[in-house]
Amino acid sequence: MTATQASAPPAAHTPAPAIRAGGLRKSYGDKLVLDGIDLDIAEGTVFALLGPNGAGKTTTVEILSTLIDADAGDAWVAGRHLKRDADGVRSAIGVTGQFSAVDNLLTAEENLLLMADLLHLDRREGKRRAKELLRRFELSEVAGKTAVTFSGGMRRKLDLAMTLVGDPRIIFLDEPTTGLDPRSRRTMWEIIRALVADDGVTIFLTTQYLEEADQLADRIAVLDHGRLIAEGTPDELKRRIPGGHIRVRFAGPEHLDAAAGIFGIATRDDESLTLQIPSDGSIPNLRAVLDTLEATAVQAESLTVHTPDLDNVFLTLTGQPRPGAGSANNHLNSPKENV
Ligand SMILES: Nc1ncnc2c1ncn2[C@@H]1O[C@H](COP(=O)(O)OP(=O)(O)OP(=O)(O)O)[C@@H](O)[C@H]1O
Repeated sequence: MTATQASAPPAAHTPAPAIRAGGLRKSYGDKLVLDGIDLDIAEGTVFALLGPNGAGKTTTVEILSTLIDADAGDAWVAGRHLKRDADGVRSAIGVTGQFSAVDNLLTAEENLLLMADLLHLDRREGKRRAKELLRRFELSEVAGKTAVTFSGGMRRKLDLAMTLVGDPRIIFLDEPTTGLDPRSRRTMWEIIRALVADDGVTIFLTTQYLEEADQLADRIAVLDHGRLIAEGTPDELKRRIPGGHIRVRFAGPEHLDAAAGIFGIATRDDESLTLQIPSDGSIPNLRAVLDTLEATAVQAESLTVHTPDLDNVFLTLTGQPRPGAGSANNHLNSPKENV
């Protein structure tokens, strides 16, 4: 093998991460806000940073989008080092923050054209892009109206459209649906999904809404007091929480009896002919239950898997006592757990 071949990057099957960070720390005065954050976010995925007010979500976005410096740690965004190539990072990202970039006195179209000017797009390309984005976000009809007349949902859409003028590969959305009514929130979710599906962009999303993370994210990290206390897919997170079960309905009482004898720890309901079997909801666990039923010729009519919702996950991980359970405060300072 020649030296050139040896030093060439390996024919990677896993794409380079869109965002990679290690040991990010940040304090304001003596207040420690981020206490060593590690991130590894694959390209073309949605990553949700989930946490309550003041957990450090915006601070993380501000660091990764080069708005503020971390006190310690390293990060690469779109393959560029955050400090050594801050301009390169900026050229690859778009940020929609909690405070809108929309100018109320300008029309929707003027806001987009202003953004195109700021990005030094040529006039014709700027106009083309503005028109396309207005159409995509269903704002064409109000293109000539000043933003001051817009509802919260329309303003949020315009804000995101402005972020997209520069065609970023990585988009930071800091609490994109806070304050929106349920319908506008769903519209925003559809837009976010389409961005990933159609454009292959990577989304870094912060949210306080468990449902939002569950709906949108490929992976979720839970941030609490400046530390990532858990990370995984929505299902992985849910599986970590006690309370998951499989519910099996049987063809008749004799089958329920037989199954209850086999699955000793299950809870039975004679009226509905069901058996509730504790389960983490994983495929191997499900397979084991089905194999047992088949081997013993017990006839099951239907089967449903019940995993706890993300609310349970969050409450458990952040140390709030669950009904009937002791305090989980020991989780608060535990290191990040990969699930
Ligand atoms: N410029 C600043 N100066 C001093 N303290 C700050 C500054 N910016 C943020 N903080 C503090 O850092 C902590 C984390 O703030 P941050 O905005 O990152 O949290 P968050 O998770 O985004 O919360 P929220 O949902 O309320 O925006 C808070 O206690 C906040 O008061």
